[in-house]
Amino acid sequence: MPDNRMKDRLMVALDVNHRDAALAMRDQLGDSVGWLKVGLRLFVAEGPELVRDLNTSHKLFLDLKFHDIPNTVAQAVESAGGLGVDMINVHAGGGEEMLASAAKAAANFPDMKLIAVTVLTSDPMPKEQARVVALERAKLAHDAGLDGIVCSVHEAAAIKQTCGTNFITVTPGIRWGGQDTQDQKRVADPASAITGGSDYLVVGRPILHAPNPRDAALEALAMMESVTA
Ligand SMILES: O=c1ccn([C@@H]2O[C@H](COP(=O)(O)O)[C@@H](O)[C@H]2O)c(=O)[nH]1
Repeated sequence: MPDNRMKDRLMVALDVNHRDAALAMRDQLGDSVGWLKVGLRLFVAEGPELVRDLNTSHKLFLDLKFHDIPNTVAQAVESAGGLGVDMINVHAGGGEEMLASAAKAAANFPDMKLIAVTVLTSDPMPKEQARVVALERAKLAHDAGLDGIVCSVHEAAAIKQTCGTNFITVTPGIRWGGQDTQDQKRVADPASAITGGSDYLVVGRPILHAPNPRDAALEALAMMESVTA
C-alpha cells in the first residue's frame, strides 16, 4: 500500500556521480520528498556507505535491477537487505525461478519491499505490446511473491486490476509542462500517474536539472495533490 501523503509517494532519482552532489541534492530537497532513489550511476561511483547515509533522512529505493542466475540474484538481494534499504528491484525478464529465489532471500528482510522491472519505460516497443508484456511479467512477479513492479503509468491500472490494489506500482517516465522526454518513451504527467494507478512516482532529470530542484519537486507534488479529494 502506498504511503498517504503525496510527498511519500514521490521518489527522486539521484542520478549524479559524486557523494557531494548527492548530499547537496538531498539537502536542497529536504523534507519536500519522502524518497530518494539510488541507481547504477551513483552506486557504482560511491557504493553502500553513501546509501546508508542517504537512508538516514529519507526512505531509500536501491534501483540496481538485478538480472542474473537465481543463486547470484538471491545473494545480491541478501546483500542489499543488509544495507537496510526500504525497496530494491530485480528485472522480471530473469524469469520465474530467479524471481522466486529473490523473493525467498527478501523474506529475511520483512521491512524491505522487493519489486520487479517489467518493461523499461525507455523501451521503444509499441505501447499496446508493452502493456501485454508488462502485465505478463507483473503476474509472474506477483505469483513469485514479490511486493510489486516498476512499469509505466500506461500499464499501472491494468496491473492493479489483475494483481490487486496492494501490489505496488512504481512508475518512472514522469514529465510535465512540455518537458523534453529525453530517452523515455512511455511518459505521463504527475496528475495522470496518480489517477492512472501509480503508487510511487520516480522523477529524475525534471527535478535534478531544474533551476530550483525543490521548487520542481513541489510543482510535481501540487499536480499529484490536484487530483485527490
Ligand atoms: O523502466 C524504468 C526503470 C527505471 N528507470 C529509472 O528511473 C529514473 C528516471 O529518470 P528520469 O531522469 O526522470 O528519466 C532513472 O533513474 C532510471 O534509471 C526508468 O526510467 N525506467
